[in-house]
Amino acid sequence: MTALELRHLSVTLRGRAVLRDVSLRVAPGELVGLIGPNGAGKTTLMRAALGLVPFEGESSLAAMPPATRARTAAWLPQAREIAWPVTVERLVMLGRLPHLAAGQRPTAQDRAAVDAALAATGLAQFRHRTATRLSGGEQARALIARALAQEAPLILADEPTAGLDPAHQIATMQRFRALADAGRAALVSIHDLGLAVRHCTRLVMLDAGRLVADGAPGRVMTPERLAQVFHVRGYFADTAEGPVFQSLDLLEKVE
Ligand SMILES: Nc1ncnc2c1ncn2[C@@H]1O[C@H](COP(=O)(O)OP(=O)(O)OP(=O)(O)O)[C@@H](O)[C@H]1O
Repeated sequence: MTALELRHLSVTLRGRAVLRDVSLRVAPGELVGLIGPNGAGKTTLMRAALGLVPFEGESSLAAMPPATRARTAAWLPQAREIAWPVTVERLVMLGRLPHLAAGQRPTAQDRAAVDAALAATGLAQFRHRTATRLSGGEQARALIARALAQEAPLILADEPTAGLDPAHQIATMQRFRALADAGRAALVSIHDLGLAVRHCTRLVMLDAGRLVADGAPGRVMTPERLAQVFHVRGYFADTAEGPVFQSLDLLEKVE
């Protein structure tokens, strides 16, 4: 079974090839970390997969009718700003829209999904607070809660841990991993390579729009790739608690 299949995906923006011939499959049970330096094409890959930017090639998700796609995949974009002064609870309930007919009131099941998402993101005590009055990290968690409330079989999240404190970074990755362990699938872009190595079941590395490695975290994250792609040196260890990685030094000046 496949949750997402991309075949020979290429994207050209303003005449520049920003994604080149990327093929990728995500299966139920996988938490796939999309890693790569700034500008590597991580956001573009996810946006193309969703059909939000024109692309060449095939995406199983973009090929779906919009209503089916909305029930199949939850999307957490990179921008975390909340523009509307609605309560946190209402914001998270927006994640249930794909399940509601036009004008239909939320059911007990919808409310239960919202409660679970608020609890999972540690926001239950803020449910009646206006979302624009949350801190930056709390707003980020409210948007994660909205994506979780959608209860889609696949979640695509662009840097879901950005701006979160360490406890909430870990909680977010553990939540995605729990979804995967329960048979759903997640594709998350992530800059924290330590978190990626520790929590993802698989890593996909992009560099300059190309897929350069795909596999188990320990196989993808090698000192050689770290040097070639990220221009850093790192510390790797296989511990009783699982793989550990920490970036240490720059290998050369990054422009
Ligand atoms: N609308 C656009 N027009 C032209 N170029 C764009 C556009 N959007 C993105 N790009 C370029 O495409 C490349 C890939 O961008 P993308 O946002 O996918 O990278 P990323 O890996 O997500 O980066 P980051 O880690 O910085 O978020 C970058 O070089 C970027 O400048």
